[in-house]
Amino acid sequence: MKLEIAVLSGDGIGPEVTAQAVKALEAIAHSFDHTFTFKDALVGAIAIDKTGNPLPEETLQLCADTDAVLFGAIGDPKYDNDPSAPVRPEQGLLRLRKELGLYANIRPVKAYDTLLEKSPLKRNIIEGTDISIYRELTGGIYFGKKQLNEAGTVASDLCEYSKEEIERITRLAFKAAQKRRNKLTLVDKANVLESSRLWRKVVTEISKEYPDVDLDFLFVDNAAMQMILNPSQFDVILTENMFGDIISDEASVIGGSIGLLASASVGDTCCMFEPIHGSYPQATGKGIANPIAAILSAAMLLEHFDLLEESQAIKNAVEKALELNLTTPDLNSINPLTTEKVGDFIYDYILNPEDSNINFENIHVGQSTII
Ligand SMILES: NC(=O)C1=CN([C@@H]2O[C@H](COP(=O)(O)OP(=O)(O)OC[C@H]3O[C@@H](n4cnc5c(N)ncnc54)[C@H](O)[C@@H]3O)[C@@H](O)[C@H]2O)C=CC1
Ligand SMILES: CC(C)CC(=O)C(=O)O
Ligand SMILES: [Mg+2]
Repeated sequence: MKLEIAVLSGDGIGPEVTAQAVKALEAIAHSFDHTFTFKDALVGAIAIDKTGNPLPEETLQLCADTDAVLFGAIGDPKYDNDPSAPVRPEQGLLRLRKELGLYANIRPVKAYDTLLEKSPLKRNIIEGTDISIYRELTGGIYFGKKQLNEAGTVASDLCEYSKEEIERITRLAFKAAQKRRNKLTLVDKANVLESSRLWRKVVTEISKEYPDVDLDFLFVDNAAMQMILNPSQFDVILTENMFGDIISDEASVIGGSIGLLASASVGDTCCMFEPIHGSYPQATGKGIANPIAAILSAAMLLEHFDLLEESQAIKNAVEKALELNLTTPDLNSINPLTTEKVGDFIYDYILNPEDSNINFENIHVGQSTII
């Protein structure tokens, strides 16, 4: 298969982790005889620095013209610490999602058997957890009208949803549940918010088309608690934009690190694949960022194009790295690997999964040896 992929590495650790995802895709192209072409473009703080615009028109055009977008992360403390900055890196990402019509963000959350001891949560609580979060991505409070009064003393952000916006992601979530364990949980705040009551109404209506799927509802505050107390109760979680943003970062604790959580953002015509984490600016250039979330986002890209064996090859390499403890300091404080070395191992393993001669000794950083 020929695929043209726009690569938007962005800021902070974005370029470091995205480079490892591109490497994994190159290994797949080589092993399975595909042609993947990568085209770099600017987004975020680096785009503001170079062009004054967090999403330059040529970046947007490239993303619209290519088959898929591989996204790193955006964000820089110089904007986070300046509430009056006239343009912000996050606007680039939000506009990109909106312009490409990426209304559904799918975030898998898994407790890997080999990492059960690494989560701060107890092994018996997280064991077997396998959740797919369907987060609405182009509506809600992040996109509603923003206001600040002239005195700068009163501010508001409107949370607005239309029936159509709810319907389209709801159908995707029900279809996903049918392919999984036939359970869908709508997370909302329908005891307080009018927008959440519309979600409940629309989702309940649509559930009649999927009688084989059990639907239940959870208020988001309770859902946040259940995610820690009993995460394996969840199959597919459907939720609006901000709640999905928050509970998925919370859910990343189950796997042991946010550096493991990938996502696919899809719409009717375009698709983008992005780790759920941000630009982790404190780690920039230090080689300590976990590249697995970015690499698994590349696996989701392949799955999107029905390249299932190829996607599985990436996942197998990731699982091997986790099994052998070939990971970054977030998961391995004793003898960690650098971001690049984790990427190298995964690259080598994809090319040669049977080869027991992969040179593990040279893989760890510092003095320590491997296994
Ligand atoms: N999709 C995106 O591009 C996102 C961008 N951001 C932006 O990123 C910047 C930093 O935001 P934060 O709230 O600090 O969130 P963050 O996700 O960048 O980092 C939070 C914490 O998660 C951990 N972490 C994140 N990525 C990791 C990785 N690959 N490996 C190991 N550990 C990792 C670190 O402990 C870090 O302190 C801000 O400017 C924010 O706006 C935040 C979230 C998403
Ligand atoms: C930086 C925000 C715009 C987005 C975010 O936190 C996310 O999509 O996870
Ligand atoms: Mg987030």
